[in-house]
Amino acid sequence: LCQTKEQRILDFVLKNAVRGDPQSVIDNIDKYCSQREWSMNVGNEKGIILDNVVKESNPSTILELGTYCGYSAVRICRLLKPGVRFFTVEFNPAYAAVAKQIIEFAGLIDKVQVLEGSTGDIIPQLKKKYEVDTLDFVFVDHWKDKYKPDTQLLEKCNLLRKGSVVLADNVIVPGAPDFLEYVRNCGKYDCTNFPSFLEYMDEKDALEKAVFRG
Ligand SMILES: Oc1cc(-c2ccc(F)cc2)cc2nccnc12
Ligand SMILES: [Mg+2]
Repeated sequence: LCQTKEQRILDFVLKNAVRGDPQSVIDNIDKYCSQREWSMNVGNEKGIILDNVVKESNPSTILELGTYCGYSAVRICRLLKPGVRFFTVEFNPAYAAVAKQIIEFAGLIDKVQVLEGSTGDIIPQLKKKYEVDTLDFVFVDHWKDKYKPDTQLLEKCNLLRKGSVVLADNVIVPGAPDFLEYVRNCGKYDCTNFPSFLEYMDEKDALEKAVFRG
């Protein structure tokens, strides 16, 4: 009955992972996507870099652009202290439905708000509708052509403060050259590149960390 790849991933997690155990959810998604069907989760190699950047930032308010199946939401939220708020934006309703079930199964749904819609519509609502002051951490992992405009929109909406961390996936594959040029040259960010590999493949990819100077 699982018609979509995302439903098959969910089914594999529900069958093989341990309810309430985020690490087992992460491990089983990685197992399925490396052995059966490739999918665009950040994966374990880049995931370890993501873990380390999250740990050193110790964020209280986090925004993710691009939920997909919820793999990175589970990855990030498993590291957070109680009481933090994690907002994740997903444009595709079928992806959002799978992500909610995976996040719930991992036992993390109380920390997470899955916001369905376009980032261009939702980012301007964060302050008033979702009572966000500023964001401590942003994980950018949606459509590469939206990386730069959405980063500029975060600035325009005064959602970034001195030290806010913007971490972007896929800056080599599929690549976000205009975003890289912007954050590295506009003078508002301190940037660090973290070379790694495309999820479940041997191809080179990288994460870019851009810390807002305020
Ligand atoms: O991590 C990712 C990988 C890819 C992707 C697709 C096809 C390839 F051939 C290579 C890489 C697309 C993505 N879109 C949105 C968010 N993350 C993505
Ligand atoms: Mg990605």
